[in-house]
Amino acid sequence: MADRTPLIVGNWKMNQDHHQATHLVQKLAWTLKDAKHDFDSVEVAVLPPFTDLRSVQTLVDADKLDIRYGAQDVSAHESGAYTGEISPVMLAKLGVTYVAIGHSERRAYHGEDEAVTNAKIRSAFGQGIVPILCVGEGLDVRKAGNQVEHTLAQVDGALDGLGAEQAAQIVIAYEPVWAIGTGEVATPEDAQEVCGAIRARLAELYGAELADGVRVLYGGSVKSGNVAAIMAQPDVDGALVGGACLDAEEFAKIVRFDSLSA
Ligand SMILES: O=C[C@H](O)COP(=O)(O)O
Repeated sequence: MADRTPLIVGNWKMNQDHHQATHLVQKLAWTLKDAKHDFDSVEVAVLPPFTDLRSVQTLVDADKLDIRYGAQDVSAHESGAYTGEISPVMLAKLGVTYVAIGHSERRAYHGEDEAVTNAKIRSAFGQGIVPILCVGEGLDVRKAGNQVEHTLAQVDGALDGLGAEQAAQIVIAYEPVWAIGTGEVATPEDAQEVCGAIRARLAELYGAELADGVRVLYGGSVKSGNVAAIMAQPDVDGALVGGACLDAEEFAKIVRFDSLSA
């Protein structure tokens, strides 16, 4: 098995203004420093709102923090008459490492489908930004037992036509919609079932070696109390954390899942 560095990502969603952003990142950095966190063994990233990115960049650069940061969305276009959108070129200038694409809240409130996620993934890669593709089923699909087919169709559509060089770098986050912000967490076995299926599909599309190196995350009500059991699954390489990442101490505990019991 490839040596996949675990990745814990905090998606702030529409929370924290740029002053609060600086405090939250500072507190996270201090808490992890106090705990002597080894950033090479577990990578840490935050996804603040667009309006916070410059402040976060300034802090990370000035204090030479090992924390990475990214955006929650990106335009499929580089520039032009797209009112309200944010270009991947602008994000690259802000030093972002990652961008979430196709989060279930973008799919639900902005009608994003596979054509859109595919275009946005290409847009991000075009500027050297690593997409975190978010996929996952709603409750109806889960109740019907079609979670794997549904999620793999989202993966297929998003990756359509993507070359191996780019596929090798992508991060995929499996987030069952029924577990997001609900307190309803998928069991570790639920997470493994779909994360394993995603890796198997990547192997079909790009070969086993490439698939073995891609990080597949789980998201949906991850907390310090459940992260260790989820991370113990063989195909889960990290977590995309919503609510719990707004508390620096709780998020730092999640980052340090190795020190918690499963
Ligand atoms: O992007 C994060 C996910 O939507 C999970 O959010 P949550 O941890 O609040 O359930």
